[in-house]
Amino acid sequence: MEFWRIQQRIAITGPTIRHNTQSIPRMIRVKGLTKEFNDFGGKFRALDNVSFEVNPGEIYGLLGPNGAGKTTCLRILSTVLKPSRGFAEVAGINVMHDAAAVRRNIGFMSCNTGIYDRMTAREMVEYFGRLYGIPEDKLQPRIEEIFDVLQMDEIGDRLGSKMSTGMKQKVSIARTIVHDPPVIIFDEPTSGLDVLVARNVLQAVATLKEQGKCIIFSTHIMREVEKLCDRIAVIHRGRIVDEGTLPELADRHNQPDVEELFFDLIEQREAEIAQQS
Ligand SMILES: Nc1ncnc2c1ncn2[C@@H]1O[C@H](COP(=O)(O)OP(=O)(O)OP(=O)(O)O)[C@@H](O)[C@H]1O
Repeated sequence: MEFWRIQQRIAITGPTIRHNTQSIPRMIRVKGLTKEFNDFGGKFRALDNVSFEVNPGEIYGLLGPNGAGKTTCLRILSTVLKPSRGFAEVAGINVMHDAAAVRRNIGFMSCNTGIYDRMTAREMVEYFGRLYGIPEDKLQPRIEEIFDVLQMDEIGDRLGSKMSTGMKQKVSIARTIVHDPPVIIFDEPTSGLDVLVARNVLQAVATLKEQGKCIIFSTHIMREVEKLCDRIAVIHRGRIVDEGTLPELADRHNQPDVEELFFDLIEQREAEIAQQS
């Protein structure tokens, strides 16, 4: 199916989010977010005073090396972890006040698809739809549409144990968006995928943006950021070193090469830590 058709078809039931972002509040607001883990009797700060905002219809890239704090931040946003300090809001709901409401407004996908071997693709998406409390009369049309858009009709009856990695990724995306959340988080979704499967995932992410979804895309792959993200935050050792559009960052740091820019910012953070110790 051509990309344009996917874009047309993925808007499904439920309220359509329009592109007039002026009338819509920020979908994600994070301010001073800090997370400390207990570590061998001491404290390890995985996230340090992180702040950013993301609009509807925008892909915000969290770019950072292993251990930077990306997943920690995304886990707090999806209410799996509680912050030590700071504030995070999803679709106008404070993550500390109403976790259930936040979860209704968020879809979370990582590279670990966690597909059940003994369920078919359709059963898995239905199962998640029911967990989200989608009424039966809305669930079936919603699934039909998602399966059509993601070209999953042929794998509807296939068991998880008999799916290829690409098929599992499609089911994982379908499951993530079944409740039509306005906010979608992709945590390194292409990790370990071949280029063709990765491309399909990136296309699905771009499609969701076109539908006005507010998307956070965490990765350490620079090409993905270049291709997909409207704005990025470079994060290292728990801190956002800088954020903006790629041209803004390139300009500010006088470095047009994205890879070199990334290394420069990482070094900047390392130097900051060295000064503190
Ligand atoms: N439950 C925990 N207890 C102690 N330390 C933790 C815990 N979870 C994460 N960390 C540490 O916090 C830091 C940030 O981890 P996080 O998983 O957020 O990084 P990341 O940027 O997602 O990295 P990756 O790209 O490798 O997934 C790491 O040093 C990690 O070891």
